[in-house]
Amino acid sequence: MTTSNGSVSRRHRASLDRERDDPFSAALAPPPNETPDERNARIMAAQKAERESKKIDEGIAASKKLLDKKKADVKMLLLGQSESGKSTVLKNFRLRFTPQYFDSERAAWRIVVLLNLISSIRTIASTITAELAAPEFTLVSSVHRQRCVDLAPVLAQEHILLSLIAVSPHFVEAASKPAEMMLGSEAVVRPGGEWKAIFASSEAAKEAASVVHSMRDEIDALWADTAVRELLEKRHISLKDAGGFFMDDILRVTALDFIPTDSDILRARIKTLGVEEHFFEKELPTSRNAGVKDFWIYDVPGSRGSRAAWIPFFDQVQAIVFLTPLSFYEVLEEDTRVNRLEDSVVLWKEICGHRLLENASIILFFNKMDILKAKLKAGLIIKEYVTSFGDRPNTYAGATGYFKEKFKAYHKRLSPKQRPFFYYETTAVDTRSTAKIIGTVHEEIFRRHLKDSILI
Ligand SMILES: Nc1nc2c(ncn2[C@@H]2O[C@H](COP(=O)(O)OP(=O)(O)OP(=O)(O)O)[C@@H](O)[C@H]2O)c(=O)[nH]1
Ligand SMILES: [Mg+2]
Repeated sequence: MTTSNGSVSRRHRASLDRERDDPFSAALAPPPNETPDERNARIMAAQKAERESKKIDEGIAASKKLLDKKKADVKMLLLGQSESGKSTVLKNFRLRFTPQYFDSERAAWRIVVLLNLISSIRTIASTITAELAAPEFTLVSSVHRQRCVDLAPVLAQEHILLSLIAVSPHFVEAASKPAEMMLGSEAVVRPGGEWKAIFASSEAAKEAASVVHSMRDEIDALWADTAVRELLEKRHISLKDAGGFFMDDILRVTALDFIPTDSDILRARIKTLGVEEHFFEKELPTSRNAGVKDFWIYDVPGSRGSRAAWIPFFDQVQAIVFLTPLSFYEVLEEDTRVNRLEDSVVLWKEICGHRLLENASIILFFNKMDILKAKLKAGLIIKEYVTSFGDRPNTYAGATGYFKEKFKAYHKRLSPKQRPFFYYETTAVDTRSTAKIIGTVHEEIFRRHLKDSILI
């Protein structure tokens, strides 16, 4: 700024002096004796820096927008002990609301089905080995020993497949041990969906599928052997009740062109290890999706050691779907001193009474009802396990009615604030009946969420 007489004004000089003292201004000022080329380069560099900084600012604004949106979105948490069916319910939500996404994962689930099949073979092989080692054995012979030896290449695929996705080196190490060391261990994966991409595209997974295919007749012969079935019964090993049972479908699931059906995917078992966040975005036309909005489901690991990981999600969720099978006749896999139903009741009480969840809707699913029906049909006597059941009718309705009242009473007594009790009997592997329930639950959650948002 120059005055009309050409001298620099006092005020402007003072400001220039201040700028020179300011280290930032000094750093940004053009160097003395700058050439025209240097000046151009400096200006271009400054413009580039400004563009990059703008991009960063836009990125931050977009993430904030996403975060704000996420805050506003409905979030649902699936809770319950390990193997209660949380991930299976999640798959039902996918099937109902994002069927294209569900479809895109079939190749990955094919490999999980194979892993489940191999796991059953491993259990059989271990049981045969244990029987052969017993002081007197009658049910199996050296023929069975040979069958197990012949199936070694199939069992070896388990280690290869798990090495592709396993989270813990200890697990991979365990998988490389002899078959009997593997009894009771399960396929686990790193949290997140990365394992699905690996299984869907890996050459090693394709090779494993072809090895299992080449031995399908040997696997079939093992399962068709009546001595093997008798042995499993004698040792109280029920492969059918455990998740991921595909031994009745050997030829179909080992075919080279096998693509798992919806039902196969629901029955395939892979243990959840960390909390997984699943986003549900509108995929269907509004006419078919009953006005579904975007929402989030958190699927968590259910075993005792991992339940602390649930708590950080409590103050963010609008709804909890709590799953419990009525398996009063079973113990926890991770702690065989604990009855499964007792564990579920303790958990239910904690969830109902938790302060952070006082505003969340809690929806109770009595899951695996197909198994309870089958057990009762096969002669299960409830009062032998639950003495307080007394002389009530030993029927499906008798059992569900009794346990429903118990769960409902805890819900009423322990909820910090009054809230409605939602309850469903489910068989999460049955897509048709579950789809209806999922639809109702989804509507109910959104209806309540809308009501709460209006109240706020
Ligand atoms: N028969 C039957 N099997 C079921 C039902 N629901 C789930 N399963 C099976 O039970 C197994 C365990 O189910 P998951 O959904 O993996 O259990 P989870 O609660 O996610 O278990 P974690 O991940 O260990 O916490 C799977 O193989 C399912 O296919 C059901 O209603 N009936
Ligand atoms: Mg799970």
